[in-house]
Amino acid sequence: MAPYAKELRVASLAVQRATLLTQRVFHEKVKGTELKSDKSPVTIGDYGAQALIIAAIRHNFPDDAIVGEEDSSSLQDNTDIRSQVWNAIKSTRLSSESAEKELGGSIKNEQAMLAAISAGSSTGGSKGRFWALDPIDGTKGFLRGGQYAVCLALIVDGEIEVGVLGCPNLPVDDQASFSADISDAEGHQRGVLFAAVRGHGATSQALSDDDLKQPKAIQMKSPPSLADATFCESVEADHSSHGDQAAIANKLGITKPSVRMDSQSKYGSIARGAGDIYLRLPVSQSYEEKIWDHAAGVLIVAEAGGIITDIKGKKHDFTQGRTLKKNKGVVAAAKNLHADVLKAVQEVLDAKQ
Ligand SMILES: Nc1ncnc2c1ncn2[C@@H]1O[C@H](COP(=O)(O)OS(=O)(=O)O)[C@@H](OP(=O)(O)O)[C@H]1O
Ligand SMILES: [Mg+2]
Repeated sequence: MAPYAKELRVASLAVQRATLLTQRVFHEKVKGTELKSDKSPVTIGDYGAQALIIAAIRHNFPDDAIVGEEDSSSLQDNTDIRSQVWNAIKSTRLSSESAEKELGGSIKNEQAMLAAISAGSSTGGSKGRFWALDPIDGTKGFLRGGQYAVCLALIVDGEIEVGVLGCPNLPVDDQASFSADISDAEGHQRGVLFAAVRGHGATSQALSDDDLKQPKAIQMKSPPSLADATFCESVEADHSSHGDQAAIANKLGITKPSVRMDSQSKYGSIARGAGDIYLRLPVSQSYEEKIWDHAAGVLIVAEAGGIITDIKGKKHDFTQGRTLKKNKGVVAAAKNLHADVLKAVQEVLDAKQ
């Protein structure tokens, strides 16, 4: 049996089911947005997806720790939001009964739901197994009907071993043109699940596949030259520096406009060869990137043949707890481009000193 086969299967089905919940919440317009202490939004979709994924992990891997983005403290007193999360969970089931059974079935009651959400409080670290979970990455994208991702990775002794991304608003077709737009002028079927196991490549498949048994291998492309490359970046200007990124693109002779896309959908997109470079340059020196915002995507890009480092050229270090405190930013690119891109990043940042 391939390594981590059960982990990959459970993670893929759990992400598929959680993604379904987020789509239902979006379409039924019961997003129930609150603001967290850092003023970022959290919705019924975030809480529901976290509960469903953690319940599936705890059923299948009861000894594993979980580093999840959300906690249940604000749900303890807010009965309105709590019951809406519970309603969303109750009405979300995979159409395959056997897949539901593999995940351990639904959550039994509201108390079990709160307990599942709270179980994401692990501090991570350098030893043993833990899962890094972002139930909705790009919550702002989710709220505006754009790109977002349900993200789950297994980290063992500091190495990312399994990564899964559910991207409901990206086209299924790996060859579709690279865009964050979902207006569907090209009539694409949407909803893709990216996955990777370390040393065993990366795949994509339709999120709508009943039993998720049709993964196709994906590969980063190597454009003939930097002038032909396409790069992507965050939508939010306070998450990464659009100005520095534009200066780097200019230095590299990149002429195509950047593709701005919310969430780890950027990692999935470059891994399938839709774009060639992802730049995330820090805006603030004090912000520490969260491990759940990167773990799954970093593995998927690396397994698709890309190179991914921080802005100093260092590998991202997932042993440091809930954040990537030893790293700043992201420079991800096709193998033949990474060294030149990194050099330009350093020149632009040095010139600012
Ligand atoms: N200051 C700052 N700098 C860098 N990153 C930050 C910052 N603040 C928040 N975040 C995290 O960014 C996550 C969203 O990822 P993206 O920037 O790729 O998408 S977006 O365009 O902003 O939507 C977003 O993830 P979610 O909270 O899960 O949506 C945040 O964890
Ligand atoms: Mg999130």
